[in-house]
Amino acid sequence: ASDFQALMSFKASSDPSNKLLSQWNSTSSNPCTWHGVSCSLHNNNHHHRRRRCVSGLVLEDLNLTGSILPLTFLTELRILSLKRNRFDGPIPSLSNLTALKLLFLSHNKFSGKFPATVTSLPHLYRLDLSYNNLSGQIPATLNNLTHLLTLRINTNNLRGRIPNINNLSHLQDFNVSGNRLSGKIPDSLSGFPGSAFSNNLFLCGVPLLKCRGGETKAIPALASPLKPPNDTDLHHKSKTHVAAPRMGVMVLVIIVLGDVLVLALVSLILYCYFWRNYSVSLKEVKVETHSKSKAVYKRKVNSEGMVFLEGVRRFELEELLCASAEMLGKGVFGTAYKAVLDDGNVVAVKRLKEVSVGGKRELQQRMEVLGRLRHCNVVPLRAYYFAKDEKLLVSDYMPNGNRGPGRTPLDWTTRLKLAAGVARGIAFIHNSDNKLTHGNIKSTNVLVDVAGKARVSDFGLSSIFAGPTSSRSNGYRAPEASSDGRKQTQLSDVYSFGVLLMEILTGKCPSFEVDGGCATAVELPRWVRSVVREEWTAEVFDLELMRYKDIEEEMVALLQIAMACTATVPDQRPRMSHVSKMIEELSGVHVSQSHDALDSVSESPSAPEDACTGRDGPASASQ
Ligand SMILES: Nc1ncnc2c1ncn2[C@@H]1O[C@H](COP(=O)(O)OP(=O)(O)OP(=O)(O)O)[C@@H](O)[C@H]1O
Repeated sequence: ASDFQALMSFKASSDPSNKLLSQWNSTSSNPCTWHGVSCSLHNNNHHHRRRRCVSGLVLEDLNLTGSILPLTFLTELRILSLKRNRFDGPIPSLSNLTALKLLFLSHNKFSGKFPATVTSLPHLYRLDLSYNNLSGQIPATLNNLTHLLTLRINTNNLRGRIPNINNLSHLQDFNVSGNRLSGKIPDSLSGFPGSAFSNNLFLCGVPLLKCRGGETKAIPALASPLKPPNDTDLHHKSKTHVAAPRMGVMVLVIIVLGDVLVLALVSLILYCYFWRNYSVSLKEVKVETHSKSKAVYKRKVNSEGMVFLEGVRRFELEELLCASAEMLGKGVFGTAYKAVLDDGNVVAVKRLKEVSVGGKRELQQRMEVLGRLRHCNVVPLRAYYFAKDEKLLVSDYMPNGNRGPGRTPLDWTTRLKLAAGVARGIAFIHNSDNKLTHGNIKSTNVLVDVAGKARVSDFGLSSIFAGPTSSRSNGYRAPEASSDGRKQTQLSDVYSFGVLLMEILTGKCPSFEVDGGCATAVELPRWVRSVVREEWTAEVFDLELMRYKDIEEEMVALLQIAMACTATVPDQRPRMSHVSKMIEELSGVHVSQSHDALDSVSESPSAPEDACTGRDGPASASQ
């Protein structure tokens, strides 16, 4: 009832004319069906009962006005997106919203100080306050938000120094441009591109221009009082005070203007030089990057051909090619890179090897089918580029890579959760409109997203691109499937998934030498069968798992599922939706659909891709 009241009073203040949220009305007391509202079940400790609470509120582009104060009573809120409205005034204290994970308040008219209360929200991983009128300083307590992936506070009126944000190891998307910030950019943020810092009063240091002696203290009035001076600061201060002569503002301005002129001249020369090469319709771009183990790749590209599968142009091809790239690994179809775009977003780019792709029209249709697959256990494919000499696939980058099954020692609950996630992802692919086949299920194609959820990647490619399967894939291949990967079926996927389950249970490679190596020798399903036949079932399991108590029943149940999946005769294998249901029924694995949907990470919380609901979701998969 209190959620209902909070929403009604929010409506009264933000839509006084009752035109924008007219569907929200007091006669329907179930707000969960209202536009923009989503709910999930929560334990009510006092009454030992579960109740439905508002957990998501997505009201974008609606011209809503006023204050958002009533929303601070929605204590179970996990997603709040009010992008592109006309809310104004200070952002109220959000410290009650302790479950909040995604907060998008960009493109409004919020004013007042940076809302320091957001820094006490322990689960926050996306924070976007850009394009408002916030003033004051950026609080150093941002360091509390250790899960933060996105921090966009660009185009506001923030002043002072950027605090030393060195605790946010997951930060991928960062932007403070278009403010009135000054001083040295902290080293921990120097890996972000210059555009993340541009248009400020006076910022210096990597990736912008070098700070000159004493420059970091050049505007003492703007230095952050939140950062206590430490020993090194004091030391530095006294040194600069003695050594550097006091610089007048004029001198400073002349130096900056001089730098800008030289930079402009160099840029002009470089621009002319590169433009000459670029004007040929096919161009070669050589990208060299400055950090770590970055890849140097040379490409021939036609700047027109990038196809964005959602119809939204997220970046330019040039930007992708010029992004700093790091090689992730080589697979059957090509090499995968991690690329960091100018706006800080990170994508995975797969550069396909020489592959035969058939007719253009057919290829487009097939890629579009793959691009439509959106599920919280599937890595979304975002774009592709196919020219004669270069073929690229762009998908979301999974920051936890394939730490999944068969890689690092994982505890039992994690293994079971990953298995359940993979099963759901494959069942979703199988039940999709086109009844697709994954065709390449193996542990390197199980990636773990930032929320720790398993996502399957590389789906549907083997039926499009001809090519031999690698020896690494052999151990997963069903006996009836051909070696070029063309004759994959949903039931051969089930077999491969069974091998993956065995990998999870035994900690062994799908084909291994008896002494424990990974060369082709004994096939995992055959070995498991022989051990079980000899009634040594317990010997099968990974020794790592032996330290967990009371899990034997679950392990045996999962082993039985794995054995059913790897039946030699395809028709004897269960369908993937059934497999998924069986795994979820193993105790403790079941994760409610709504929880899943809200837990996942998405650029925009309104994007449907992470919803685990829908016709092809686990609900139907369990039929
Ligand atoms: N979207 C992604 N996010 C993060 N890491 C990825 C992503 N896609 C691939 N990788 C990493 O790159 C490595 C190479 O991937 P790739 O898919 O090219 O080869 P593979 O999975 O070993 O073989 P195959 O080509 O048969 O799928 C993988 O081991 C994986 O860790």
